[in-house]
Amino acid sequence: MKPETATIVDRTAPAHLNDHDLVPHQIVPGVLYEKKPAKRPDGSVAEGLFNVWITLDNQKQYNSYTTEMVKGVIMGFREASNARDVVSVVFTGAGDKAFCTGGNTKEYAEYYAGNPQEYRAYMRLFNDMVSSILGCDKPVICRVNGMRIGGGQEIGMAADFSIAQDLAKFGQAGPKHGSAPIGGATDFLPVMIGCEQAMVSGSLCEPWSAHKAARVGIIMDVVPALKVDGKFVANPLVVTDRYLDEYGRIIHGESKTGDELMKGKDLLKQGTIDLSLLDAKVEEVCAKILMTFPDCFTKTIQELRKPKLNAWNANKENSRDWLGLNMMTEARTGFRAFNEGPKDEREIDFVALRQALAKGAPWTPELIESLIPKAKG
Ligand SMILES: CC(C)(COP(=O)(O)OP(=O)(O)OC[C@H]1O[C@@H](n2cnc3c(N)ncnc32)[C@H](O)[C@@H]1OP(=O)(O)O)[C@@H](O)C(=O)NCCC(=O)NCCSC(=O)C1=CCCCC1=O
Repeated sequence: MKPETATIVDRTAPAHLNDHDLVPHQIVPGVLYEKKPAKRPDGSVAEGLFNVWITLDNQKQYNSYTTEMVKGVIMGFREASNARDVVSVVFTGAGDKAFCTGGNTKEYAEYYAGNPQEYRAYMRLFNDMVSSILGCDKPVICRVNGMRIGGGQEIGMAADFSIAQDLAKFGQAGPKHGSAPIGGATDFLPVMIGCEQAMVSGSLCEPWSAHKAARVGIIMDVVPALKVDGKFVANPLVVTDRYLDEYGRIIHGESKTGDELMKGKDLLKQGTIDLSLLDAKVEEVCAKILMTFPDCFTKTIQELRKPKLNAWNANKENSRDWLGLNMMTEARTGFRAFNEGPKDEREIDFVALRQALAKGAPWTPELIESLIPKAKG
């Protein structure tokens, strides 16, 4: 700070600062809260200013969030939102496999399945988590360190900016596992990418590459993460060197096929993952934010959040109720199937379910058991 500014600050700043926090200064296991020095675009440290990193840390379960972790995320965003010395919030996951794959399917299957009133109470917390991101008084940058699936995609899309390493995948899982992606995806996707592509991404559960997510507008940027022989290479599983196929259809970011895909998989095996370019890009955006007027920046993002926020606020209470009741039927079946089924068979027999319902069969425990894949032998 310049000496004359420091003198003015000494004279005018209150001697005692009120604490506006409602929460204890503690984040739960599974959610890390870390203050890192804010840096100017030239890399020099801006004394006394910080960026907060909120990290989902449940790597064994792909950083899926348990009920306790949801509480931790809410508290983390609240704390960062209130902190006077915090410029930006970086929301990320531990490791390089997943940012987050949504709600914890083990907890869903073993605690919430068949327990709608409990899941409804959980959904109050989940809704508050999404709202805490959309209402954060600091800009939120999602550092997409790996796949962003299901509720992970929803809390990621609630952030203001997303930057991904290019091996990350993006998409929904609900309609395959017994849920509807109404924890934000059905609200955010249409305003972010238009109704048609929102329909594709939200309902068909086919993950998109990071390159495709950047192309359609779900994320702001993408950086390579795979290093082969000491050099960064683009995700070798998707097309990144051509925009159109011979018929003029866009193929950039689409999955390779055949021999090309096999070669890509071989290359992937040879390499190691290095997230240094991701971190550099995240720092670059944080530094750009640092070099703005704080209130004007905040007002700008608050206005730009409104299309997402308005859709979210219009639907979140109904969504919560529907998801609670759905824990009696499809979620009860689908999440148990994912949790209990053999590794290679974690989805129910969708045709058998549709056939049973076409005959008017009720949702009995026997029906549910019969639909869940069992280990053979
Ligand atoms: C497609 C996957 C994300 C990744 O598949 P793959 O790369 O094949 O890895 P896996 O072997 O499946 O996973 C590695 C281990 O992580 C465990 N895992 C992964 N995701 C979760 C999770 N969400 N909860 C708990 N554990 C998880 C997995 O079991 C493996 O461990 P193991 O010990 O078994 O080897 C695939 O993993 C996948 O589809 N995951 C589940 C995604 C999902 O259904 N998420 C919940 C969606 S619903 C949701 O999030 C909601 C949010 C709020 C509103 C309501 C709602 O439904």
